[in-house]
Amino acid sequence: MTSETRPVLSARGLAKSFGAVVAASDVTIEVPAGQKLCLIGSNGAGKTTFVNMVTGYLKPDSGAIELDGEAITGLAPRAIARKGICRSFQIPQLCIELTAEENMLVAIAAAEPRGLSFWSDPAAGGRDARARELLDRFGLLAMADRPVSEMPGGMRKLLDIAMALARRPRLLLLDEPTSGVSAEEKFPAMDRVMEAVSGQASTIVFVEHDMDIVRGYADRVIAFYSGRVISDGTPDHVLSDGEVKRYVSGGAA
Ligand SMILES: Nc1ncnc2c1ncn2[C@@H]1O[C@H](COP(=O)(O)OP(=O)(O)OP(=O)(O)O)[C@@H](O)[C@H]1O
Repeated sequence: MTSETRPVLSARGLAKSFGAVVAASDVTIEVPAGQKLCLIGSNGAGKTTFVNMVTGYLKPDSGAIELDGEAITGLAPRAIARKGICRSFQIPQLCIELTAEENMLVAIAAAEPRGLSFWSDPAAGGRDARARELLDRFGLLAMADRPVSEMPGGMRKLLDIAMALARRPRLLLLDEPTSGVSAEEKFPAMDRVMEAVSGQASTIVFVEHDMDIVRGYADRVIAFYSGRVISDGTPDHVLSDGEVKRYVSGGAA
């Protein structure tokens, strides 16, 4: 397979159980470069388990994961991030006592080969300019000097995603980027995210519950139910699938 035809992400036959709970059963997903893939499924269907296995937060019981043809199965989260898969979280992982810019500086410094050192100034070496550029791309510059504890939930989500971009990832995984964001802010927030990542990490896998967002931003949708993939295709195809209506969208699609 050439580098042009090889998928960015290849996950084959992934399985994961927690005691009697099967969170992933023979999950096979390949993501080509440039795709915006959305994972849908009711609560407990296995979406986050998939994201956690790909990003190293969970080790699959069996199966194989490759990034650009290189095996990454079972590597630690930091090693996988270094190889080019970065993520945001359902609940943003931020230091709430620090300002937005300080959080961004820590993410940028941590992404460098030498990592973050206690003795070095995180703002040195042009990191401050890059931090402000990333904050600006997400419309967060006015918040740069505010502690995260004073930022509304939607802005924290955007900051968490901006921090995931600090490494210039090959593949970006976003776990529920619009959860906790008000109904009016969801579309503007997704517009910001898609615009900010375009040209940088154009291959995106995102988990989403809002079917309007799914329709508006995904090229392809995969529906999970009980740890299995039950439908895979275009948004129209998947959202009109009878099983998906029954188990995922409650007939709302
Ligand atoms: N660390 C864990 N320990 C025990 N059970 C877990 C763990 N993580 C996930 N599970 C279980 O695995 C199943 C799949 O969970 P997962 O979080 O992947 O679902 P999800 O589709 O992301 O759901 P949600 O939309 O609610 O986030 C659920 O039954 C969940 O309770």
